[in-house]
Amino acid sequence: MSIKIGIVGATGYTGVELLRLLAHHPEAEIISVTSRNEAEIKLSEYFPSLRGQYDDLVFQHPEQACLKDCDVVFFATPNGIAMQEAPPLLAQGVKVIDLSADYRIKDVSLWQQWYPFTHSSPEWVAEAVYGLCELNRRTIANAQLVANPGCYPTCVSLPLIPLLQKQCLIDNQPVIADCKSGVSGAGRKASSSNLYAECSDNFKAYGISGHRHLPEIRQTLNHLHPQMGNNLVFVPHLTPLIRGMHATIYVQLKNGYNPAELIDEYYCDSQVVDVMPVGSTPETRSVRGANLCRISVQPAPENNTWIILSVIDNLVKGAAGQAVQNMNIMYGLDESCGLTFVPLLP
Ligand SMILES: NC(=O)C1=CN([C@@H]2O[C@H](COP(=O)(O)OP(=O)(O)OC[C@H]3O[C@@H](n4cnc5c(N)ncnc54)[C@H](OP(=O)(O)O)[C@@H]3O)[C@@H](O)[C@H]2O)C=CC1
Ligand SMILES: CC(=O)N[C@@H](CCC(=O)OP(=O)(O)O)C(=O)O
Repeated sequence: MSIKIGIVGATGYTGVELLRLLAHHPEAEIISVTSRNEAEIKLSEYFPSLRGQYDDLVFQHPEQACLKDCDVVFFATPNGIAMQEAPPLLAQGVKVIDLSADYRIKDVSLWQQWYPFTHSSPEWVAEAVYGLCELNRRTIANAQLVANPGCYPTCVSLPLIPLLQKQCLIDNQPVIADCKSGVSGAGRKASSSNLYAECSDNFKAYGISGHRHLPEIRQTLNHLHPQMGNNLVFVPHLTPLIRGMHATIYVQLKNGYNPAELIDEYYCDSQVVDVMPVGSTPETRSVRGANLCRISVQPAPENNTWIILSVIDNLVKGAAGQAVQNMNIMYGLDESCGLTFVPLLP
């Protein structure tokens, strides 16, 4: 099988990460990559890291790109683009995996409260499958449009799925997700808050009064255990890392439940989610460059409060890696096909 692939927004961080991951994917053939600013430039000239991989590929302006000839198109674009550009492709039978947030939230009016747009293709929101692979792989397999989850929602939701499915969290008690992201999470576009002098040697919380990933995480949690998402307290922080995301999650469990056992049981066959021994401390560098989420549960619950740690690489399991995992599921391939990279150390 050769899957003809297009990437819209291939000069951005998640776009170039898709190119890195797909370079040695046995079934992938990239036929179109777009950029408005770098149109007509050779890919391997723009990204020396890709010299020798895609030497004949040239960035095309999105308006000139032959995206309708693709089997699947990845949108690695800012929010608000796929909702306009994906529907004509979908109408021609092309599959779409959208890395942005355009199709993630089923309640369009809620989405419009958090994103500064009027949704231009709400009919496709209803069709889209939320691409959290470990939760929705059966529906992803038959999807034409996959809404690839956000990075924080992936890091926070994965350890909580087994607990919510068992309905073992105590009602009306907060679920606290204290999260940290590397700077590449903000994308490659120029912005003064992402300057080296602003981000390095610095650490800060942001989006405390409400981050747009809050309704996305709540949607997943509420779907599994009604109302539980509404108990979520989510505070993101920016850390002076390039890649990496860390969530420290505090949950209150009903008596008799052990989260370590439940999480271990749910992910025992997973190649992507690694449940580490109780008490270990997963590090962001242990997943750097790899399509992995490592989770551990801390012992010694206080008043039924347990601490769960979860780490991902925001650009891989938090974006491009999960997008390729979704493509693999959509094409009936092994989920980890082309994704078995060992993390980079140091
Ligand atoms: N960075 C991360 O860790 C994560 C990102 N995401 C999401 O993935 C998407 C991409 O993020 P990221 O790669 O970081 O973003 P970047 O800012 O790094 O890249 C954006 C890309 O989109 C292109 N682009 C911008 N505007 C348009 C437009 N109007 N039409 C077509 N192409 C456009 C840009 O190229 P050009 O301007 O030349 O066209 C560029 O290639 C975003 O929606 C983001 O929220 C999701 C999870 C994690
Ligand atoms: C560090 C940093 O700025 N991170 C980004 C994560 C954005 C992202 O990837 O989310 P969407 O795909 O939902 O836009 C932020 O907090 O906005």
